[in-house]
Amino acid sequence: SLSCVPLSEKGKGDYYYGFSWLLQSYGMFCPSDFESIGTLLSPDAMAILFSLRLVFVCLGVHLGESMCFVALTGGIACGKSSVSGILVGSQSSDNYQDGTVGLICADTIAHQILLPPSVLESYSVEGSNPTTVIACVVKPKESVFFELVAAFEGHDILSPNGTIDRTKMGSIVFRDGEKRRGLNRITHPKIFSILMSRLVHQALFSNNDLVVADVPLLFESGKLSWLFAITICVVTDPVTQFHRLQLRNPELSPKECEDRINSQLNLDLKMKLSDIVIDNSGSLDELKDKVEDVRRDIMRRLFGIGLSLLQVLLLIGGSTSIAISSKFFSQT
Ligand SMILES: CC(C)(COP(=O)(O)OP(=O)(O)OC[C@H]1O[C@@H](n2cnc3c(N)ncnc32)[C@H](O)[C@@H]1O)[C@@H](O)C(=O)NCCC(=O)NCCS
Ligand SMILES: Nc1ncnc2c1ncn2[C@@H]1O[C@H](COP(=O)(O)OP(=O)(O)OP(=O)(O)O)[C@@H](O)[C@H]1O
Repeated sequence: SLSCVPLSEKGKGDYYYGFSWLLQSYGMFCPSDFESIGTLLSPDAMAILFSLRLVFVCLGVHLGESMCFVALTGGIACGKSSVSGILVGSQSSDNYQDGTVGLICADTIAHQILLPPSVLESYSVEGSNPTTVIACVVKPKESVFFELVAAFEGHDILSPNGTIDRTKMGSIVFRDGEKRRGLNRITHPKIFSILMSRLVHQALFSNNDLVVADVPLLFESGKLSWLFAITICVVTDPVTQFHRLQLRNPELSPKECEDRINSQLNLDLKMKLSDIVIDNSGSLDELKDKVEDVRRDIMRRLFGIGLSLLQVLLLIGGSTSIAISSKFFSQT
């Protein structure tokens, strides 16, 4: 029905849209305002734009009041995965009925883009990665395998089965800043775009109250914080951090553990840049209590937290595209 709206013809006394069609689609004017300033859409077009206005208001209310994007960051081996595990795992318990949590993990994305396209192809055919329970979120064309093989030519980074051996790669990049920056230059743009698409997917197609993104290099990457309404930083004291890293990765020498810790922004700065700090220097039971407190606090404040910039962009982008397409259809 929008196609029957006549093309604007300034000066001929008919219809003139200017930018009013855009403003109107945002709900800034009522149809009567338009009539009074001499700009008119057909009744059908006005009805449709009015309904769209309602849809976007509802979407805004849905995103702003019932979903919150939270970033989880912190030092290496400080407990980000443990915190996200507690947040997601406790949903299955009976007393956990007030809010659901969706999880996106940047490390998982980083691991999957290292795989050769042929391996990702077989995962996408089967729907999920058969070696782990983690769904494959990366498409074969998003693999950076060949770029990395070329960038690390002359270095032994492959395992006997022809995939990238992350331990070998790690031992190169964590002791050589230049190599690490080279790896980051190749991997980070891909991780960023896949993370963005996962967030958009969560925003549009999930009913989760919290979407938690585990992003170890949130501040180092310098480009991601704006996506999130809240940032949580998981920290421990330096001795505990070193000890847990060694316990979890016994294959690393003390020097390699030190290199990994030093390759990240220092924890004091990360704490300053975050909204909430969880100190995980104590026991796992203490961590569970702290995470539960934080979760309750966020759920309680959800209404007042507002929109992250990504959510605002989604809203504006969605309504602009509808407005533009309605103008386009009105001219065809
Ligand atoms: C270097 C790689 C091959 C080592 O793999 P490995 O399985 O041994 O470690 P894993 O990926 O589990 O990372 C463990 C932790 O190391 C830290 N870390 C990973 N990459 C980096 C990096 N480029 N700079 C600083 N710290 C890093 C993070 O805290 C991460 O949680 C791998 O981490 C990688 O490909 N990194 C580049 C991509 C990246 O920046 N990932 C972090 C996600 S934002
Ligand atoms: N409170 C705790 N008490 C004892 N061990 C813990 C505690 N919290 C975490 N750990 C252990 O410390 C190690 C590091 O924790 P975890 O993997 O959650 O850290 P991370 O921040 O996700 O690490 P990375 O930066 O490498 O992704 C793991 O082996 C985990 O089991």
